[in-house]
Amino acid sequence: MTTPLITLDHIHQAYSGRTVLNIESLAIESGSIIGLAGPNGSGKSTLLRLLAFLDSPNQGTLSFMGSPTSTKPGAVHRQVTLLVQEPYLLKRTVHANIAYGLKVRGKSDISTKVHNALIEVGLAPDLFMARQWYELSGGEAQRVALAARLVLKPKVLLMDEPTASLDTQSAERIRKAALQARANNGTSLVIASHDLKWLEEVSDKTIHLADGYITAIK
Ligand SMILES: Nc1ncnc2c1ncn2[C@@H]1O[C@H](COP(=O)(O)OP(=O)(O)OP(=O)(O)O)[C@@H](O)[C@H]1O
Repeated sequence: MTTPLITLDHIHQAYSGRTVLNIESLAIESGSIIGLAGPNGSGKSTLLRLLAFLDSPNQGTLSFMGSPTSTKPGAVHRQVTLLVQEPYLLKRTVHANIAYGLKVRGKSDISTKVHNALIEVGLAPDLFMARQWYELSGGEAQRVALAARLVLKPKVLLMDEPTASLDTQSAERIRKAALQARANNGTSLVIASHDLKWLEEVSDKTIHLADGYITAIK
């Protein structure tokens, strides 16, 4: 049996003594697309922050590729990226935003990669490449932020409400981009969403959370 990409063992998160996440055991397989569903405050974002290494577990063990995340160097952290609900863009053009991570990593063919990443998220490169960050709608800005992450081909892409400000057609584009990232780069995805229909269409499995507990995996 292969080692799961991520395992959670007796994870307990609390804020000011109040339990917000309590997961006895969970394994996320490499190359899977996992949905996170649940009402407001059920712990979806808390779980994503743990998976993104932004928070450490108060109790329990979170393991990445077989060893506890507490022992992982920065290089491992960089394989995991989180797209938050209201992503931050650099106060520069769309091109500069998507090119940034590629430049930091010393990649070549940057313009071609930026062009392809825009197509992947359904934004016409000719129209959007040179736009400034303030010339974008909320949904467009979110897709630029997604393109900036997809272009880096992360091992794990975590997304918090990626379709919240998108119309049906754009949400469908995001679904295709997620599937394409897995097919082309082996990216594993964990996606939190209130749009259960969309979530079930994109995910292999959907984890249902309520008050910090897993109530169902379907
Ligand atoms: N920094 C914090 N300090 C105190 N409580 C927090 C903090 N962050 C989250 N919480 C609480 O933890 C619980 C879980 O929040 P979380 O953001 O994980 O829920 P969620 O399922 O993502 O909700 P939503 O669907 O509204 O985004 C909530 O009760 C929230 O109030």
